Amino acid sequence: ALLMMGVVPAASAAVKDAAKDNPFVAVQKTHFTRNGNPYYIAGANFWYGAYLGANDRPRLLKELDTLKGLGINNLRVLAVSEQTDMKSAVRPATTSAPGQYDERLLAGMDVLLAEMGRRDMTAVIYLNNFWQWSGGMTQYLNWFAGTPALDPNVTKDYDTYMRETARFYTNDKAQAEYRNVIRTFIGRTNTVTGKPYAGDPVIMSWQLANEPRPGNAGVSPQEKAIYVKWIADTAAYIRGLDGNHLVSTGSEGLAGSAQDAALFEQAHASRDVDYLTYHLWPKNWGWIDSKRVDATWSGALEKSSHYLNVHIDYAKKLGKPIVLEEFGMDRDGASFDVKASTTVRDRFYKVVFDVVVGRAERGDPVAGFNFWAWGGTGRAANADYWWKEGNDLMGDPPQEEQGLYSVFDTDRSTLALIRQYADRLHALERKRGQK
Ligand SMILES: O=C1NC[C@H](CO)[C@@H](O)[C@@H]1O
Repeated sequence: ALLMMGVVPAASAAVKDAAKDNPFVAVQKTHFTRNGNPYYIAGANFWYGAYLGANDRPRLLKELDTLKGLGINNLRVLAVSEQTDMKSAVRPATTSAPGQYDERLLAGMDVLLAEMGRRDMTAVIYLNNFWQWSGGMTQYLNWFAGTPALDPNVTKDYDTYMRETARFYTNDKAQAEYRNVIRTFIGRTNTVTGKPYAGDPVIMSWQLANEPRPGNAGVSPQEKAIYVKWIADTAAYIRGLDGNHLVSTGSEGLAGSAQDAALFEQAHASRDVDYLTYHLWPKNWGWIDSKRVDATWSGALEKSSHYLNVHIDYAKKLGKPIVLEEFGMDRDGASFDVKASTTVRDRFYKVVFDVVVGRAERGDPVAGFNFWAWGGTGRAANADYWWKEGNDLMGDPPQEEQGLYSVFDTDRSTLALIRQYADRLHALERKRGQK
């Protein structure tokens, strides 16, 4: 079918590197390898890791040790943020203006990577953001197209936001600055370890952006083609800078592809996109009502199970691994309070883990998970649970209530589930490694 669509799933360029002595995560058919052995991702989202590296090293070490203790071996982190007027964006930002990068915040990533290396962890680093909470593509357009950076949390108009943000892909000046950032970041030498980023096996994958979308639900065939081309061109550009590391898109799957399976497959068929990614958000997508769980759970379960499985089938068709690199559920009763129970979240995490780990154990191309997101010792500072500059950073970026999806160090039942399934993936790694 893919061939008829003119989509020829080329083997990943990194597949050659699955040799015994290759310390970098590589792709061998539909699985990851590292040092020539099978490698699975038991991961967390930790978008603010470099911020802690720059501003709160003692907390960073504590969070990394707790995560290591849970069996977490991979962290998905934000590379850089862009200074913006949008209210619900993190401050301070790495990039204050085009070409002006804050060396102190960049050095935060050096500390994060050095400390992750000490704990045998690998990093997925996203180089941009489709959403407003780190400035992202919208801020690039404010710089280069002069369009106002409108925070969808303020306008409440996500449709317009998504349609306008996708203009990033065809704005040549924005693309030039984006490539400046890519080149600067990938070309960096770690000031802690002395290692060039492009030669550091702690990094697993360069990711084009967090949740890049082709536009809104009404996206045209032309805009879809622009999106596919942007992915292929940017992935090729990154490959040209760095032949050691994997490249990924940061896609949510169908939800981030206008529900168009052909688009999702075309976007991931590029030879320079080494594996597929997808995200699962029942609450964000209106599949569950946290205040009416009894009435909405079975529908959410059915849709989630289908979403979890169908994307693994797309990966099978493309012959590439896939990682479920985001999933989450709020606390009981839609509470943001760290003291609120997490019965529904735990039930949802178990559903996700049973599919992802179960299908990995059956040899399917799912390479692991990253839950969204690690809150650790972070705590909300304000009665309204909104973030203000100087407050603790946690799993929920500033555009969401602080406590919405974060998994905190005191969420014992959730931590036990994460530990249990991380252990199962590591056991699978050892078992496959012995063949
Ligand atoms: O990448 C993302 N996906 C979903 C998260 C929770 O809503 C959100 O915070 C983030 O922008």
